[in-house]
Amino acid sequence: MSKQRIIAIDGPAASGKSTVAREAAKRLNCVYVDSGAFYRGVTWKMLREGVNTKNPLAVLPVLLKSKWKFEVRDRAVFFSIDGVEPGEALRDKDVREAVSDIAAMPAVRKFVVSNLRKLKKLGSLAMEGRDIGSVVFPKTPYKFYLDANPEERAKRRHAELIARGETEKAQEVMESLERRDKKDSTRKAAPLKIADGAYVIDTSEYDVEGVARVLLGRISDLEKPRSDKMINPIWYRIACKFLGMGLKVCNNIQAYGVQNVPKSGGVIIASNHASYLDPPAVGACSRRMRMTHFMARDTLFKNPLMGAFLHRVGVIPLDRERGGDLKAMKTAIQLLKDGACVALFPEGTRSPDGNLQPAKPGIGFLVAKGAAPVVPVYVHGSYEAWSKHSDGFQRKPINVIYGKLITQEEIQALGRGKAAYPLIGDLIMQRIAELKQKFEAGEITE
Ligand SMILES: Nc1ncnc2c1ncn2[C@@H]1O[C@H](COP(=O)(O)OP(=O)(O)O)[C@@H](O)[C@H]1O
Ligand SMILES: Nc1ccn([C@H]2C[C@H](O)[C@@H](COP(=O)(O)OP(=O)(O)O)O2)c(=O)n1
Repeated sequence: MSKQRIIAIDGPAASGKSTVAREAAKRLNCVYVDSGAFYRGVTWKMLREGVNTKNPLAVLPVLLKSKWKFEVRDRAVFFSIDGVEPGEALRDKDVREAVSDIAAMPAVRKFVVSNLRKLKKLGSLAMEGRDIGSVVFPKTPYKFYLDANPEERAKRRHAELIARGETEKAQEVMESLERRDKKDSTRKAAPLKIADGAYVIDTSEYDVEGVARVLLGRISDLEKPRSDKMINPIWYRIACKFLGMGLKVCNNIQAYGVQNVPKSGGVIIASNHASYLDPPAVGACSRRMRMTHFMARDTLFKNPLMGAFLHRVGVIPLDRERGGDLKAMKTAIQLLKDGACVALFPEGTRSPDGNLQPAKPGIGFLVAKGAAPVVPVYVHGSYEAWSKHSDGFQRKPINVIYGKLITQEEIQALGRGKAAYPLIGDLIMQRIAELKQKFEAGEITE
């Protein structure tokens, strides 16, 4: 039997979730689950029973009394409630308008999430909704977030309604989508968001086949042997132990908040840079959580012994002369997509005076294309210990402070394409500056 896959597909209304989830189910032999249908099912039942769909106290008793039965037909899950299968009525206008209120009720969510999780016993699933990657199956590696611009989504939904014989105007459909998007993403209970580690696909750019190709390609990439095998774990462990011990003895190195580095999934560690000591300091401190690929200028690889060592510990050579080395960028992006951890120094080079420098433009590109969250890191004291201008190494204390994850959602909120790249770099440097300020004010103690 092939291994069980749980494919989690989230996104706003009419972004193409059902279409691509059905396609994935067909091609990968999974059971398709429309989790929105469950919330619609609850709504349909309440409307049938004449329950006020805005009042959780009225909804809950009726929901708990209802008997749900599930069955798989044509590789999709269907349900009946108290012996009646709602079928097409789930997509009626009254259900459509009331479902966001129902889906915002924590007790309803608890009921639906528990039923969705039970479907795991059916084998591989392609499940779509709003919180599948963030709440229902947060541990699955196959997380996707589909999006499309609001005009495109409204156009698609409008065409769908017209085909069903409804008469809503395009403008009404747009307004209804906007209303629901707002409710779904601002509600307290499991709001729509990009789950950490989710792969974002803008479906406005593709036709259905194109979206399916991107999604299946990503699944196949995830199943390739992990390229963080580029790191030799024995060498990596020895290097971290050795360098970590040296930094402890000479610089009394301390790490704060290292648990902010997620243990799995593609992630970027972005640190300030003032000294040659920064990579070993960050590498040795992060080791508790996971192995990390650093990027370093390719001239360091010229010495054959040094080159062999850097290759073994997974360092990516970077040609700094060619401002924005595309090959190194591509390697780092692939590593991130394969679920590895990549550390980089957004300022590009060591700070000349110990102060934070602006981020280089390539950083935003890498973060946007790698589609991974970022852990901002502030290394304090490395400038004093060994800077560009100091007379060699000094036994000064070094502290490495890991900040809270900058999520893909925050990054996406800065916009798309080239215009967003400098904003992404600025956001990262701003978070590092906040860590610096907090550390210097004595506010970081653990
Ligand atoms: N990539 C795409 N390009 C054009 N139309 C699409 C695409 N994906 C889906 N559609 C159409 O858009 C409508 C909404 O898609 P659907 O999969 O139901 O979205 P969701 O499940 O996210 O609400 C459907 O009519 C579908 O055929
Ligand atoms: N996992 C889910 C799935 C849907 N919902 C909410 C979001 C919507 O308001 C309703 C209906 O979702 P559905 O996916 O059927 O709606 P669309 O087909 O995208 O228009 O349920 C949710 O809160 N969590």
